[in-house]
Amino acid sequence: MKILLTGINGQVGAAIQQALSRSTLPHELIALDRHRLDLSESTSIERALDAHQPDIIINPAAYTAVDQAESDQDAAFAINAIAPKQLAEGAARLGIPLIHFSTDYVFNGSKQGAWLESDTPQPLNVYGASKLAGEQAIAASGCAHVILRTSWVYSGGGKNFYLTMRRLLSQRDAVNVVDDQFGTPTPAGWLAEVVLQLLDRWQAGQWHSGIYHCTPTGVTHWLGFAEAIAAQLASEQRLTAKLSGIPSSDYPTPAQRPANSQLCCNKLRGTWAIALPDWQSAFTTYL
Ligand SMILES: NC(=O)C1=CN([C@@H]2O[C@H](COP(=O)(O)OP(=O)(O)OC[C@H]3O[C@@H](n4cnc5c(N)ncnc54)[C@H](OP(=O)(O)O)[C@@H]3O)[C@@H](O)[C@H]2O)C=CC1
Ligand SMILES: Cc1cn([C@H]2C[C@H](O)[C@@H](COP(=O)(O)OP(=O)(O)O[C@H]3O[C@@H](C)C(=O)[C@@H](O)[C@H]3O)O2)c(=O)[nH]c1=O
Repeated sequence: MKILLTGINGQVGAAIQQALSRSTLPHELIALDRHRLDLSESTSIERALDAHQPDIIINPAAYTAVDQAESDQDAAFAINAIAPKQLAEGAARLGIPLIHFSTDYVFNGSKQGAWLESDTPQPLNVYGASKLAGEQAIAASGCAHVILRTSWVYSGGGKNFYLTMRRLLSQRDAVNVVDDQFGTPTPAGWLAEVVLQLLDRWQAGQWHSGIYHCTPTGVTHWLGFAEAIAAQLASEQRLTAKLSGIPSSDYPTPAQRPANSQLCCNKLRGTWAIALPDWQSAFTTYL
């Protein structure tokens, strides 16, 4: 199986590459960073697909700077909407599947309880709107696809809330974090294991196209996630800061974020028999 993987220097791309290198799955990996495949360049995708003739595409590359996207709409849509459309149309042409990633930020956060795949998205920010446009283009392309909608991704590398908090909580006296935005932290390493299970099923001739919510179980707020990170730092005797909860109104950002973005992942569990860890045990397992 020849796998074309984008975004290999990102959190999820790097985790997938690492998981593949440890797996027994027979495969050839075409691992492409931005220099080998620039997704913002309109002709590069078709050229790459024709040159490599993959059997499956995995696309974790994305424009993920949520606040910056508010003033950089064209770039966000080029990478999160137009590039996935071209990848999906290429996949349809070659008759191969596409595994893609999307976000909890497609929802407006107003629901009481966890969001279902059948709920109507209504993004509050440009990043969410660009990711939703990507989802819709993939579905319209007619290619076999799995879109994993996930949330609050973290890992030991790259740019993420986990590493930002580790830095702030070990350098400052006080750190304030919002306690009125709820969701589920998701380790990139676990997402990579989910992808490996999908590859395994595809090789066994099983495939079920669609959108799947994909996070560990449970829900917390950003403060709750920061508390878990603070506890980890305390166990390393590196915690310097007092951590306090604040309302979002006290932490103004260019992009509005959903108040509740917990995703119900029963469809993923039921369709693919994929086990979901709870977010706290995933936090200790994957870091
Ligand atoms: N991070 C999160 O909290 C969440 C992420 N997601 C989704 O999961 C997926 C993976 O996210 P994550 O790994 O965290 O993202 P990262 O920001 O860690 O990585 C994104 C990758 O995309 C690459 N990229 C950006 N622009 C281009 C371009 N023009 N051409 C080629 N590559 C490009 C980046 O390259 P370079 O390294 O050169 O900048 C980087 O390697 C994305 O689809 C994201 O929307 C969903 C929910 C939460
Ligand atoms: C650094 C910091 C952030 N915050 C708040 C701001 C924001 O509401 C929340 C999260 O901040 P961040 O900007 O790190 O996270 P953000 O970029 O919003 O993370 C999102 O990224 C994209 C890619 C996704 O798809 C989402 O699932 C989600 O993970 O925490 C504080 O309250 N205090 C702080 O010191």
